[in-house]
Amino acid sequence: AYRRITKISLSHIRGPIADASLLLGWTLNLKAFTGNLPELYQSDAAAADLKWQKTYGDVVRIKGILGEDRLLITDAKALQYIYQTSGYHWPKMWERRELSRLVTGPGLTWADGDVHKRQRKIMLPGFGTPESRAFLPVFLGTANKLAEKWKDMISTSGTDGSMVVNMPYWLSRATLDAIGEAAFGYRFGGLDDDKNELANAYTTLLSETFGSPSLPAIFTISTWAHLPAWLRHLFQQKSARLHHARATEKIGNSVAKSLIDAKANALMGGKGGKDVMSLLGILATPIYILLTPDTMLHKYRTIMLAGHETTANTLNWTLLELCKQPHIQNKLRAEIWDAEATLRANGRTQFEVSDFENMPYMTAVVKEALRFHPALHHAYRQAGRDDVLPLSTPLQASDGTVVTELPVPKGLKIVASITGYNRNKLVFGEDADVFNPDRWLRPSDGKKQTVVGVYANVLTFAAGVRSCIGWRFALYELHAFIIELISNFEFELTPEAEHIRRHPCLVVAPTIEGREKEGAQLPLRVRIAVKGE
Ligand code: HEM
Repeated sequence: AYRRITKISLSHIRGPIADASLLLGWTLNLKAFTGNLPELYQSDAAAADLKWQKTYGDVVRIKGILGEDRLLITDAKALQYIYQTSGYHWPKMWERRELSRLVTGPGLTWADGDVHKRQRKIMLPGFGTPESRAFLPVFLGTANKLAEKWKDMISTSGTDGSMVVNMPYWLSRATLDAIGEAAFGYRFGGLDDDKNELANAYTTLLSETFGSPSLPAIFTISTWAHLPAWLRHLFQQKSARLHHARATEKIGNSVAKSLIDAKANALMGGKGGKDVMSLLGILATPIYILLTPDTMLHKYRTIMLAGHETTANTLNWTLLELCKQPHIQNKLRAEIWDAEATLRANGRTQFEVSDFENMPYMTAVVKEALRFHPALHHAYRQAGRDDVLPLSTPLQASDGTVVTELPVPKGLKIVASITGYNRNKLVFGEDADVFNPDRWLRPSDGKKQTVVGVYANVLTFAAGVRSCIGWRFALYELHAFIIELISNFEFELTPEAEHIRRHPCLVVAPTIEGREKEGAQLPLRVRIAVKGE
């Protein structure tokens, strides 16, 4: 109570009103204890963010647990300060780290401070530009395998040269195979075997564990930082909602363990591969001896999950947008076919990263998909000290004053809205709410911008010391899949695809309205594209 009364106040910052009545008739109103969090977590991904941003501006005060103030931030300068300037002074929110620990173990996405610095330093050399470029053939190969699979399916059970395909099922398996080969030199076999245990476990992991949290779940997750560790672990072991996460942890650990053993043996025998883990050589150096076996397991599980669900969902949303606007799809296909013809004319068979320079429309589509549909819509941080946030746009406070920079108290929890920033009109223009790849082809207006994100100034891969280490990887993988899929197929909306929900479940997955329990669903009609010579 003393801390609450004496800390820097945010009461003048405007925001939505939360239901504050403690009782509903004779029953306790849980909503009053969870403030605006239900709307934030239960609506379509970022729907609340965009609504509040429109009404209150780029810094919005929302209510968290038991009336505590939090901020939802989409302001470029404030985000740049939090992500880049402050380094480790804005650590991840503890309760969200605990959630990522549940699905990947205490790996890089969980770690903070010095532990994070150490872990990241070990991993980074495997994810540089030359290393990532070298994996393009792996990504093209996996995408081609998926294309061949779909062609077989269409020829055996399609009608009229087409069939309806559930995108998330296949894209998740294909990106899992791609990350397996590139990061570990191992074929998971997700595309070959529909009974693949790991691929099947991942299929509904995120939607079952994180999708549509109930009010008691929101309350528990937001307060478990205050529980003693034994009670928290007991809850996590017993919770029915976490059953799938526990089962996947077992499968993930056993797959990761066999990969590590095989890799360590190969490296010790002088047979390193070209995958990230071989490049890092951790398993053949004294560092490995210093790391506990568990630390290696968590590194593997982090890459396995972070490296495939994100890319798969970005592809899901890209294909949906290309179906909604067929003229974009056709223009993209024409560019790809032209580039393929040039490749053949030069006596080559496979694209290299340098060829992408001659495919500006494809790069524009990738940038726009990353901007419009970030695979993660929120990031959660907490002020490690009393601080002052700089602002790009002055804020109109509720007492009529104008705020040009914002003092905030230590411990303040913030939601960095990745979607909100990516739709910020000051950064991306008045048409920021429209999916339009052409924006990336317009000449620059010469205005100096506050640069926040690591790529194209979108926040999709986060920024600063905690930015995505796999962003170059993801970029080349996205290009590879788009080339193979758009070159070989035409994609069309199905009646069910008209009712797709942006389902928040750690990542943003497509689900069909009212059928969220079935997990990620995006049925699109896939037709073999016929090239006119
Ligand atoms: C389109 C694809 C991807 C998107 C949108 C994406 C997005 C992100 C974001 C937003 C973060 C920061 C999360 C936070 O602050 O809580 C992150 C972190 C991370 N990503 Fe990615 N990612 C993608 C692909 C990948 C790939 C392919 C890999 C690995 C091969 C990867 C590995 C990681 C790791 C290990 C971290 C933790 C970094 C750290 O905390 O230092 N990601 N990613």
